Amino acid sequence: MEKVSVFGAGSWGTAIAFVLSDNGHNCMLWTRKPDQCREINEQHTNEMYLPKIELPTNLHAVTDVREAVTHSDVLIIAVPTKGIREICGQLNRLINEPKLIVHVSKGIEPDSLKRISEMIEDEIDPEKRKAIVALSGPSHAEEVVLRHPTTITAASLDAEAAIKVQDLFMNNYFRVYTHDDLIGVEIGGALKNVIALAAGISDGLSYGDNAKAALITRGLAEITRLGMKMGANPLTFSGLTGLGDLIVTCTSIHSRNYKAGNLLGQGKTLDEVISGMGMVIEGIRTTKAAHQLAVRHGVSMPLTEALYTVLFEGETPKQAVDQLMGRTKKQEIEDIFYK
Ligand SMILES: NC(=O)c1ccc[n+]([C@@H]2O[C@H](COP(=O)([O-])OP(=O)(O)OC[C@H]3O[C@@H](n4cnc5c(N)ncnc54)[C@H](O)[C@@H]3O)[C@@H](O)[C@H]2O)c1
Ligand SMILES: O=P(O)(O)OC[C@H](O)CO
Repeated sequence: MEKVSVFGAGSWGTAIAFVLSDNGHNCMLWTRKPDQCREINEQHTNEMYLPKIELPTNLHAVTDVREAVTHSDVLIIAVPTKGIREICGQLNRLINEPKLIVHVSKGIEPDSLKRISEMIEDEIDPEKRKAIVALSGPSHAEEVVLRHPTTITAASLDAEAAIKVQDLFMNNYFRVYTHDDLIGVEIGGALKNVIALAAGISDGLSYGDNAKAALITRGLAEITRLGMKMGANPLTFSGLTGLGDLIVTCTSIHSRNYKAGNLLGQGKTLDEVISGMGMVIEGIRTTKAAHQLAVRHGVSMPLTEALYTVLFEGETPKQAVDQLMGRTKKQEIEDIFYK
């Protein structure tokens, strides 16, 4: 059994720590909130993020980053993209010997246009990390903590590190595959949130199933197009971290991105949606980043562009849909691979 530390006790960090504790590992969960820390240790719950769930009693929470860093050789980062640099900066100051760094976050940083692993490389010195692994795939925390069957992918340029993470997490409800396409896995995980916002808007407008199937399929096409330009293997996007995560996020009642889109489709403003959610909606910032990436790489991403105009330029969802449907005619497959 291993010692593992998880940084971030929101929905996903808690669910990840839940799986590790179920597997018998000595898991320490770091949170910056003292009340939440006490609740996890004394009541074995995290009501704000995972209501009515009993957490394993061997899961121990702390608020001291140093304690969590020294506890373990495996550090798992589970904060939203916006907080990655801050927590990694803290880790970098406290790490004394090389650690395996795992991240479970799904986003791209606007302006720098860096993937999460690139942000980690910026913030944690090379001599302080053994390898970086991204754990990603169709996995809502709410279902993982019910021990419902879930499949996910551990991706790294270091094959041994990916296998190590696979071994840490695998059990009879959490099946982990390995992958070597870190770029494709991170791009798929981040950009599916953009399409999920659009799928939520579509349902909020009561457009129905044809429209949603179109969003998922053409969304995958534009994610693949961008991913290929960025050096990803196109096949990655047919896997768990591409199509798999796109399906779950565009169709699940648990998805915060889908829910946020749904409210926008019903006429709520972006500010109202953000303040009502209380949890991260990664797709909003990632839409900005994806718009910038499309420009940088000269890739056509009509759905991303349409969502960008709704979120940041005041266009109504209905106007954006009319604009999308009125574009010039084109071929389907050629469009994915050659333009
Ligand atoms: N919720 C899921 O089912 C799920 C599944 C897979 C991946 N993810 C990804 O995991 C990441 C985290 O999502 P989540 O669902 O846990 O979000 P959440 O909103 O439920 O919780 C985020 C947690 O991070 C903490 N936090 C925020 N900024 C921080 C900072 N700067 N320093 C330290 N802590 C900070 C918050 O206090 C909160 O406890 C996101 O990138 C998300 O896309 C989530
Ligand atoms: O709730 P969301 O929309 O942040 O999605 C959570 C996970 O990424 C689903 O795999």
